[in-house]
Amino acid sequence: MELQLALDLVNIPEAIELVKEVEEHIDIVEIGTPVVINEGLHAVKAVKKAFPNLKVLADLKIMDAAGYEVMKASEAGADIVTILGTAEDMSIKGAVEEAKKQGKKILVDMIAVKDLAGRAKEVDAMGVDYICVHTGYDLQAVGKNSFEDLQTIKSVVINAKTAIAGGIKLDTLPEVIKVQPDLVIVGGGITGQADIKAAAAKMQQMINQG
Ligand SMILES: O=C([C@H](O)CO)[C@H](O)[C@H](O)COP(=O)(O)O
Repeated sequence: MELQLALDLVNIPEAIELVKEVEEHIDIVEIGTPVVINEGLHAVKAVKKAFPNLKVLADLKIMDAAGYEVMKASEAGADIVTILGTAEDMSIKGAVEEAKKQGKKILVDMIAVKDLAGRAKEVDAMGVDYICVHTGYDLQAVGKNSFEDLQTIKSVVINAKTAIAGGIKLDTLPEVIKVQPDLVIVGGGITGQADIKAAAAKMQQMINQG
Protein backbone atom coordinates (compact mmCIF):
# COMPACT_ATOMS: atom_id res chain seq x y z
CA MET A 1 0.00 0.00 0.00
CA GLU A 2 1.29 3.45 -0.91
CA LEU A 3 0.50 6.87 0.57
CA GLN A 4 -0.18 9.86 -1.66
CA LEU A 5 -0.25 13.39 -0.27
CA ALA A 6 -2.81 15.56 -2.09
CA LEU A 7 -1.96 19.25 -2.27
CA ASP A 8 -5.02 21.27 -3.24
CA LEU A 9 -5.09 24.62 -1.48
CA VAL A 10 -1.51 25.87 -1.85
CA ASN A 11 0.67 27.79 -4.28
CA ILE A 12 4.01 26.47 -5.59
CA PRO A 13 6.28 27.73 -2.77
CA GLU A 14 3.81 26.49 -0.14
CA ALA A 15 3.64 23.10 -1.88
CA ILE A 16 7.41 22.77 -1.78
CA GLU A 17 7.58 23.73 1.91
CA LEU A 18 4.87 21.20 2.76
CA VAL A 19 6.50 18.35 0.88
CA LYS A 20 9.86 19.11 2.54
CA GLU A 21 8.23 18.39 5.89
CA VAL A 22 6.73 15.02 4.96
CA GLU A 23 8.94 13.81 2.11
CA GLU A 24 10.19 10.74 3.95
CA HIS A 25 6.67 9.61 4.86
CA ILE A 26 4.94 9.65 1.47
CA ASP A 27 5.32 7.79 -1.83
CA ILE A 28 3.50 10.12 -4.21
CA VAL A 29 2.80 13.84 -4.16
CA GLU A 30 -0.34 15.00 -5.90
CA ILE A 31 -0.57 18.38 -7.54
CA GLY A 32 -4.29 18.86 -6.97
CA THR A 33 -6.77 20.17 -9.50
CA PRO A 34 -7.13 23.60 -7.83
CA VAL A 35 -3.34 24.00 -7.88
CA VAL A 36 -3.18 23.13 -11.58
CA ILE A 37 -5.98 25.63 -12.24
CA ASN A 38 -4.15 28.36 -10.33
CA GLU A 39 -0.56 27.63 -11.26
CA GLY A 40 -0.72 25.49 -14.39
CA LEU A 41 1.63 22.59 -15.08
CA HIS A 42 4.47 24.78 -13.73
CA ALA A 43 3.48 23.39 -10.34
CA VAL A 44 4.12 19.82 -11.51
CA LYS A 45 7.45 20.86 -12.99
CA ALA A 46 8.57 22.74 -9.87
CA VAL A 47 7.66 19.95 -7.45
CA LYS A 48 9.24 17.22 -9.60
CA LYS A 49 12.42 19.31 -9.83
CA ALA A 50 12.51 19.85 -6.07
CA PHE A 51 11.75 16.19 -5.25
CA PRO A 52 13.05 14.02 -8.11
CA ASN A 53 12.81 10.88 -5.98
CA LEU A 54 9.09 11.25 -5.30
CA LYS A 55 6.46 10.23 -7.81
CA VAL A 56 4.33 13.21 -8.85
CA LEU A 57 0.67 12.85 -9.81
CA ALA A 58 -0.97 15.59 -11.86
CA ASP A 59 -4.66 15.64 -10.91
CA LEU A 60 -5.91 17.02 -14.21
CA LYS A 61 -9.24 15.10 -14.04
CA ILE A 62 -9.11 14.90 -17.84
CA MET A 63 -12.44 14.78 -19.68
CA ASP A 64 -11.38 15.32 -23.31
CA ALA A 65 -8.30 15.82 -25.49
CA ALA A 66 -6.79 13.13 -23.31
CA GLY A 67 -3.75 12.14 -25.35
CA TYR A 68 -2.64 15.78 -25.65
CA GLU A 69 -3.17 16.57 -21.98
CA VAL A 70 -1.35 13.42 -20.84
CA MET A 71 1.53 14.38 -23.15
CA LYS A 72 1.74 17.91 -21.66
CA ALA A 73 1.58 16.66 -18.07
CA SER A 74 4.25 14.05 -18.87
CA GLU A 75 6.50 16.71 -20.37
CA ALA A 76 6.10 18.71 -17.15
CA GLY A 77 7.36 15.70 -15.18
CA ALA A 78 4.21 13.96 -13.99
CA ASP A 79 4.59 10.25 -13.33
CA ILE A 80 0.84 9.66 -13.02
CA VAL A 81 -2.00 11.61 -14.65
CA THR A 82 -5.70 11.44 -13.76
CA ILE A 83 -8.66 11.10 -16.09
CA LEU A 84 -12.33 10.91 -15.13
CA GLY A 85 -14.16 7.59 -15.27
CA THR A 86 -17.09 9.44 -16.82
CA ALA A 87 -15.00 10.39 -19.86
CA GLU A 88 -15.62 8.70 -23.20
CA ASP A 89 -13.97 5.29 -23.72
CA MET A 90 -12.05 6.82 -26.61
CA SER A 91 -10.59 9.45 -24.27
CA ILE A 92 -9.56 6.87 -21.68
CA LYS A 93 -7.98 4.67 -24.34
CA GLY A 94 -6.18 7.73 -25.75
CA ALA A 95 -4.84 8.58 -22.30
CA VAL A 96 -3.57 5.02 -21.78
CA GLU A 97 -1.92 4.96 -25.20
CA GLU A 98 -0.12 8.27 -24.64
CA ALA A 99 0.92 7.34 -21.10
CA LYS A 100 2.44 4.09 -22.38
CA LYS A 101 4.34 6.03 -25.04
CA GLN A 102 5.68 8.40 -22.35
CA GLY A 103 6.39 5.67 -19.78
CA LYS A 104 3.77 7.14 -17.40
CA LYS A 105 0.69 5.86 -15.55
CA ILE A 106 -3.01 6.66 -15.72
CA LEU A 107 -5.27 6.89 -12.69
CA VAL A 108 -9.01 6.88 -13.37
CA ASP A 109 -10.99 8.97 -10.90
CA MET A 110 -14.44 7.39 -10.47
CA ILE A 111 -15.97 10.53 -8.93
CA ALA A 112 -19.66 10.87 -9.95
CA VAL A 113 -19.74 7.50 -11.74
CA LYS A 114 -23.21 6.01 -11.18
CA ASP A 115 -22.64 2.34 -12.13
CA LEU A 116 -19.41 1.95 -10.24
CA ALA A 117 -18.94 -1.82 -10.61
CA GLY A 118 -19.85 -1.79 -14.31
CA ARG A 119 -17.65 1.18 -15.22
CA ALA A 120 -14.75 -0.12 -13.10
CA LYS A 121 -14.81 -3.39 -15.08
CA GLU A 122 -14.86 -1.44 -18.35
CA VAL A 123 -11.98 0.91 -17.53
CA ASP A 124 -10.01 -1.98 -16.05
CA ALA A 125 -10.22 -3.71 -19.44
CA MET A 126 -8.82 -0.56 -21.12
CA GLY A 127 -5.44 -1.03 -19.47
CA VAL A 128 -5.49 1.81 -16.95
CA ASP A 129 -3.02 1.62 -14.08
CA TYR A 130 -5.14 2.74 -11.14
CA ILE A 131 -8.88 2.94 -10.48
CA CYS A 132 -9.75 5.34 -7.68
CA VAL A 133 -12.99 5.76 -5.76
CA HIS A 134 -13.37 9.36 -4.69
CA THR A 135 -15.78 11.38 -2.62
CA GLY A 136 -15.05 14.97 -3.60
CA TYR A 137 -15.22 18.02 -1.35
CA ASP A 138 -18.83 18.75 -2.28
CA LEU A 139 -20.13 15.36 -1.14
CA GLN A 140 -17.78 15.21 1.84
CA ALA A 141 -19.58 18.36 2.98
CA VAL A 142 -22.81 16.37 3.29
CA GLY A 143 -21.18 13.49 5.16
CA LYS A 144 -20.43 11.03 2.34
CA ASN A 145 -17.35 8.82 2.03
CA SER A 146 -16.06 6.12 -0.35
CA PHE A 147 -15.42 3.23 2.01
CA GLU A 148 -18.16 0.98 0.58
CA ASP A 149 -17.23 2.01 -2.95
CA LEU A 150 -13.70 0.75 -2.32
CA GLN A 151 -15.08 -2.69 -1.50
CA THR A 152 -17.14 -2.57 -4.69
CA ILE A 153 -14.17 -1.92 -6.96
CA LYS A 154 -11.96 -4.36 -5.07
CA SER A 155 -14.48 -7.08 -5.91
CA VAL A 156 -14.48 -6.45 -9.68
CA VAL A 157 -11.11 -4.97 -10.67
CA ILE A 158 -8.67 -7.58 -11.95
CA ASN A 159 -5.74 -5.77 -13.55
CA ALA A 160 -5.48 -2.22 -12.24
CA LYS A 161 -4.38 -1.10 -8.80
CA THR A 162 -7.14 0.24 -6.57
CA ALA A 163 -7.08 3.61 -4.83
CA ILE A 164 -9.27 5.70 -2.55
CA ALA A 165 -9.51 9.46 -1.97
CA GLY A 166 -11.75 11.89 -0.21
CA GLY A 167 -11.73 13.05 3.37
CA ILE A 168 -9.58 10.25 4.81
CA LYS A 169 -8.36 11.13 8.30
CA LEU A 170 -6.33 9.32 10.97
CA ASP A 171 -9.48 8.01 12.64
CA THR A 172 -10.96 6.62 9.41
CA LEU A 173 -7.71 5.22 7.99
CA PRO A 174 -8.10 1.82 9.75
CA GLU A 175 -11.41 1.28 7.92
CA VAL A 176 -9.64 1.97 4.62
CA ILE A 177 -6.65 -0.25 5.42
CA LYS A 178 -8.99 -3.15 6.19
CA VAL A 179 -10.07 -3.19 2.53
CA GLN A 180 -6.43 -3.15 1.34
CA PRO A 181 -6.36 -0.64 -1.53
CA ASP A 182 -3.02 -0.29 -3.33
CA LEU A 183 -3.02 3.48 -2.87
CA VAL A 184 -4.41 5.74 -0.14
CA ILE A 185 -4.78 9.42 -1.06
CA VAL A 186 -4.89 11.96 1.76
CA GLY A 187 -5.11 15.73 1.56
CA GLY A 188 -6.68 17.60 4.47
CA GLY A 189 -6.09 14.60 6.77
CA ILE A 190 -2.42 15.60 6.65
CA THR A 191 -2.26 19.23 5.50
CA GLY A 192 -5.04 20.32 7.87
CA GLN A 193 -3.30 18.98 10.98
CA ALA A 194 -1.36 21.11 13.44
CA ASP A 195 1.63 18.75 13.16
CA ILE A 196 1.78 17.80 9.49
CA LYS A 197 4.92 15.68 9.80
CA ALA A 198 3.52 13.68 12.71
CA ALA A 199 0.24 13.06 10.87
CA ALA A 200 2.05 11.81 7.76
CA ALA A 201 4.42 9.65 9.83
CA LYS A 202 1.54 8.07 11.74
CA MET A 203 -0.38 7.35 8.55
CA GLN A 204 2.70 5.83 6.93
CA GLN A 205 3.24 3.63 9.98
CA MET A 206 -0.39 2.43 9.97
CA ILE A 207 -0.23 1.71 6.24
CA ASN A 208 3.05 -0.19 6.56
CA GLN A 209 1.59 -2.31 9.35
CA GLY A 210 -1.26 -2.99 6.92
O1 LIG B 1 -9.13 15.42 -5.68
C1 LIG B 1 -9.39 16.10 -4.71
C2 LIG B 1 -10.51 17.08 -4.72
O2 LIG B 1 -11.35 16.81 -5.83
C3 LIG B 1 -10.01 18.51 -4.86
O3 LIG B 1 -9.20 18.62 -5.99
C4 LIG B 1 -8.57 15.94 -3.45
O4 LIG B 1 -7.23 15.95 -3.77
C5 LIG B 1 -8.93 14.64 -2.74
O5 LIG B 1 -10.29 14.71 -2.37
C6 LIG B 1 -8.07 14.37 -1.53
O6 LIG B 1 -8.14 15.44 -0.64
P1 LIG B 1 -8.89 15.30 0.80
O7 LIG B 1 -10.33 15.02 0.51
O8 LIG B 1 -8.66 16.62 1.45
O9 LIG B 1 -8.24 14.17 1.52
